[in-house]
Amino acid sequence: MDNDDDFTFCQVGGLVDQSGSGTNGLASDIGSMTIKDGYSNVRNTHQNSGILFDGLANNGTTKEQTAGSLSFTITDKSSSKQSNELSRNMASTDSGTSVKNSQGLKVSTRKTAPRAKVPFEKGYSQMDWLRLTQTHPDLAGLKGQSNRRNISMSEVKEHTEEGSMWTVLKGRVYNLSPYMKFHPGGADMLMKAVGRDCTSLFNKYHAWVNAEFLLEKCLVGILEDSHK
Ligand code: HEM
Repeated sequence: MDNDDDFTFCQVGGLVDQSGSGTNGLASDIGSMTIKDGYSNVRNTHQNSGILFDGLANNGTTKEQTAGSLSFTITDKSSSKQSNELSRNMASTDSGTSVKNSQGLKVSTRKTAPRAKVPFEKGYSQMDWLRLTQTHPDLAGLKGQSNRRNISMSEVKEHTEEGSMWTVLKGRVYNLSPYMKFHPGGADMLMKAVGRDCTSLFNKYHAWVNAEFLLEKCLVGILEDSHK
């Protein structure tokens, strides 16, 4: 069993609708939306300095707005909808900026938990990794051995040295050494996986990551069933 109590779970969630009323069906209530350059032909002008949106006029129908040199027109099909519902809908497609609701209050739209991603060193992006997996002849360090052989946990524990750092992930044994500097969570984090089964740690941080694909060329073997 992994001892991973020293980690704080960093939950990464989707955007949350704070209205409590939901925004389902809103998109279908926008009849049309046009954006044009320049200041000409603007009715009901409300000049904004940044990316700040007001909602529709309270009586619904249409409204023209400007943001810098852009002007945009929003046409509402549903006159019964509250104006601030539209500004919330805008907010959900625009993460990280602030939005003005119809009461003029600024509402922050940044809702995801802080990320622990490490900026990659030049030459160690995910694209660089994919390129390396396609060009390197033996990333796993197999030296001609089959990567279908059964490997015991005690053998995994022996591989903790530079060039041959093994881990177990979902029943497969991988050599993590070549991936160390490419790991977006940093080499220090990945080092915690070396010489042990990292499946629970992996799932804790990013169950969505497709490691079978990313580490395909680092496969050393299959963890032998210790219950046999
Ligand atoms: C063993 C194979 C592993 C692979 C192939 C892998 C791969 C990745 C990938 C692709 C990302 C970027 C995820 C994203 O942008 O959404 C990532 C981020 C990260 N990984 Fe891993 N990882 C592995 C193991 C681990 C382990 C064992 C830990 C913890 C000890 C860990 C901790 C993290 C963290 C903290 C991040 C940053 C999460 C964030 O974006 O906030 N990883 N990893």
